[in-house]
Amino acid sequence: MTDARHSTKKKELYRKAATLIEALPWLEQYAGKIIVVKYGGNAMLNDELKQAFAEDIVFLRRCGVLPVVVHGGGPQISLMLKRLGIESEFKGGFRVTTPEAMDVVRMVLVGQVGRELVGLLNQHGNLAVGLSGEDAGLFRAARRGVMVDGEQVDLGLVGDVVEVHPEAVLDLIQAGRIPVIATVAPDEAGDVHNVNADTAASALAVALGAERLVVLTDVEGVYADWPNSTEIIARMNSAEVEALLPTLESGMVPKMEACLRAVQGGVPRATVVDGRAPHTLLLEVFTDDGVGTMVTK
Ligand SMILES: Nc1ncnc2c1ncn2[C@@H]1O[C@H](COP(=O)(O)OP(=O)(O)O)[C@@H](O)[C@H]1O
Ligand SMILES: CC(=O)N[C@@H](CCC(=O)OP(=O)(O)O)C(=O)O
Repeated sequence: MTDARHSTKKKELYRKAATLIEALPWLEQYAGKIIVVKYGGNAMLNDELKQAFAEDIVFLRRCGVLPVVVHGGGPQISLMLKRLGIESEFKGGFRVTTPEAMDVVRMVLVGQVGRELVGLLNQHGNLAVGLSGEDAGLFRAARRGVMVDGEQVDLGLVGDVVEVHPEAVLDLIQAGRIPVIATVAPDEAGDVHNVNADTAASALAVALGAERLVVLTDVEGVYADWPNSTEIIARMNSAEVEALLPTLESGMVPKMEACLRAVQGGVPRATVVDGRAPHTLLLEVFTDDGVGTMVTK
């Protein structure tokens, strides 16, 4: 090997070691702590990304962190509704959900997306167990509407989370497992509702006393002036989120509402990061320079 190549190789090895060492304080901080990771359907773009996500989650667990996965599946639901010829529309970032659409939402989230993620995670040591908001009474939903242009809009069978009974999730965590949660949930009468996955992840993070909520999506973070500019807001406090909320559109509405509720409920940090690049989750958790938008109280 020439001297120049030897020196380049040495530098590369040093860089790798430096990255590992940079993780040390974060490993110490998060060992034994719960991190709720919301995996959005828009960040499940291809097999490579889904595989990298599974590796990151199992890596966290093997490092002694306690990850809990709450998954979405909006695009996957839309595709199935289209295939079945069922119309669906979004209002204020939420899917208007008829009883017919609700059957499809439940089938896709629980039976398709959840199963696929559990399968991918279990290629690395059989730690993952899937649940939905219906299992062991995890979530109780209550029908919600949404304000659009100052008017209250009915969304059909769309729920907000009004109660969380996290015992089954805690049992799994205690047993060393990785809970993977689909966000459909019954109301008091037992009628199953469609709960936005950001909303559910936030409620669960609060109930579990999580150290962090990390939301993986298909943008780099919250854009200050979306869609006119791609300048990300790196940090926000809850007052700033409250002020921004009425100006937000589409999927960012439930996402920022979820981050706000999480920090108001005692979760120290809620972060929105770009899930379109592999291993963003590990970089976010284990390096000094966070990525995306971080919300604190
Ligand atoms: N201010 C904003 N900053 C970033 N994205 C925004 C903003 N306002 C609206 N959006 C939209 O929100 C989307 C993310 O929400 P969503 O599509 O529900 O993703 P996910 O499936 O990950 O939950 C972005 O792709 C973008 O189109
Ligand atoms: C009420 C509502 O809108 N529910 C969402 C549930 C899935 C979800 O939240 O998926 P993402 O995280 O991929 O957006 C829906 O039907 O699309």
